[in-house]
Amino acid sequence: MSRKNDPQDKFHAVTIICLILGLGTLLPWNFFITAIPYFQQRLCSETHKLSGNHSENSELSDSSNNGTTKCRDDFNFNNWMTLLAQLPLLLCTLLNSFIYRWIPEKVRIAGSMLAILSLFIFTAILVKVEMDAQSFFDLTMATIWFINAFCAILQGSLFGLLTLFPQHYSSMFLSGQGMAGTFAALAMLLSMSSGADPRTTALGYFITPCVGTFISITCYFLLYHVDFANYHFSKSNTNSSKTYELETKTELLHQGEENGDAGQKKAVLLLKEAEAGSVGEEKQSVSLWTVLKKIWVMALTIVITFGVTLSVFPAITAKVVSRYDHEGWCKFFNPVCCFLIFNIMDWIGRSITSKILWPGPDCKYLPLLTASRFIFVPLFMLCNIPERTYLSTFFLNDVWFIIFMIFFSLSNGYFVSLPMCLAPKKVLPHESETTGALMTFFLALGLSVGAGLSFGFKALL
Ligand SMILES: Nc1nc2c(ncn2[C@@H]2O[C@H](CO)[C@@H](O)[C@H]2O)c(=O)[nH]1
Repeated sequence: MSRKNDPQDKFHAVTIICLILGLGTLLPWNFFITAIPYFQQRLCSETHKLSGNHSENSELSDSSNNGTTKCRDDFNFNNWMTLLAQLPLLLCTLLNSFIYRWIPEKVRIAGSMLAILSLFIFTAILVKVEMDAQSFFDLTMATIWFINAFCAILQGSLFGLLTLFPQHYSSMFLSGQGMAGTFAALAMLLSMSSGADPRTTALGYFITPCVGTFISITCYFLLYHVDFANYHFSKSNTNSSKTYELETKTELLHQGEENGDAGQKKAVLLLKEAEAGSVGEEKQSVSLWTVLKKIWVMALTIVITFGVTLSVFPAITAKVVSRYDHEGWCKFFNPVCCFLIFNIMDWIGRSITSKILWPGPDCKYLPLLTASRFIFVPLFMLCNIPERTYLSTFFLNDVWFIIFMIFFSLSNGYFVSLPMCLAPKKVLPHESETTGALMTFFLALGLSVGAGLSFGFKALL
């Protein structure tokens, strides 16, 4: 709650920094998934070269074969990439919840960003290095593993840091995460339409996230020079003092006033709980179990949402091709209809939560509501995927894929952001940092569950 004498967020500097930091955390994942055609073509052409059958075909997309590779996907690239990106995210999010006590936040955040920058530079250099397909696959997978591991530490640490600011700033961070994919898709489209040779195009594409990560590092250090941010950091350092207690209690009462009768009852209960918890303690201890009991509906919602999304995106959706033979449309079909649409609608979905938070924090049916998104799994599996064994194509027309993608991504963005915004509303102020950490863990769990499921759905195709 802001008071008259609190410093203001001048020129929305902290808002913009949160947006850019959010963008920075998801650049690795988005730049790698959007470049799936480049990796697949490269694995394909390196295999051809080894068998003496090389043709200099386009690597960011191959228009001569309807935008997809004619080589069989022996490496199962999409699925491995999804899994090896999300598994370290889960493991390192867990790791971060232990190491945050011993490694200072500045070291974790700046260190991870520098490591991400170095790995992006390495990926850009790799574009120009010739090697056999197996070595290229191994090196790419190792890069994906490490870049996402650092990304997890970065994300966990930033979510923790943002809980010290009002909720609006967490929404901005989530919006920034949503923007990262759009940024990657636009970078891909720009480099593809530059007309340069395929290797130079890929190089230009991978240099973009290097610049993006560099800007994020600069923004992070700038945060410590903004009065508004420093005020909130210092407030958290004195949160065991009387000032904090008073402020907390006043805030609870205001919550009660704003929410009417039921809100007041809740505020009184919360007040009692806060008082009981603070007696004789320097810093209030927080029980994971107590917090989990309060936020389990939100946690389950985020696991289901990401579980469904990652089970088909991008492993299956990146395989859908246009039914038409028009060269230009085929080349741009997947980057536009899969990645650009997903990311724009995902971002819109996330941003809606800054205006509407429906259904509210007390709705128990939120997990069921988001589980209904499972319908998108068979719908995408029945779209125009040339490489399939068991199923046949039912939704041949490109329009079907576009319609499914719009609703799939809009609902993903909304049901990701909604529980992340509602969870802190269900706990006491001193429990919000633990809530942030727990929700980040469940977010990563959902992503890993989805990545695991994608192998099953791919096998069913
Ligand atoms: N918050 C968050 N979302 C992610 C991460 N990796 C993938 N996603 C989301 O997964 C979906 C598919 O890319 C998008 O909504 C992404 O924002 C991550 O590390 N953190």
